[in-house]
Amino acid sequence: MSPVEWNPAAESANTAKPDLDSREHIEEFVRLFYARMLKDEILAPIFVDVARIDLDVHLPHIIDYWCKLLLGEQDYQRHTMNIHRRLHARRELEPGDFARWLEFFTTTADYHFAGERTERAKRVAASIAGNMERSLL
Ligand code: HEM
Repeated sequence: MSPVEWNPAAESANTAKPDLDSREHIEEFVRLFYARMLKDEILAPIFVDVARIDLDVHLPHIIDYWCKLLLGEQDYQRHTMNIHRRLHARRELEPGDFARWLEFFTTTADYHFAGERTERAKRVAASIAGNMERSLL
């Protein structure tokens, strides 16, 4: 089949993408997002060598953070900006790092999820990344 022909299977697969509308879907998204970032030659060392994150501790924080922003849950009560300020003092974060972080966030979201909350997640991520970059750099 040529790529320009209508492909009902692909179309229905597309509409079957879940939205980021539950903790379960947000958890899946965060795992996919981190799997992508931790394979990246620029971003992975920031998490692994500089911050030395323990995924079993870090990922639940990230999941709680996005459940707060997208679902209004209140489990996340930490100061994200101070955490990145301390990180920036150890390994200067650059404009290219923010662009890369946001690209992985957006492409992971678009590839696996769709809907109103997914759109909101991308808008919120872009806005916070922009604020963080302006405030740190
Ligand atoms: C250049 C882009 C970014 C890089 C390289 C980066 C990297 C990191 C690293 C290494 C940590 C772990 C720090 C530590 O535990 O000491 C962290 C934590 C975190 N980041 Fe980022 N980050 C970036 C942008 C963002 C943005 C834009 C957001 C939000 C939209 C975000 C949300 C978070 C959250 C919620 C935590 C968890 C903090 C906690 O432990 O409670 N990050 N980030």
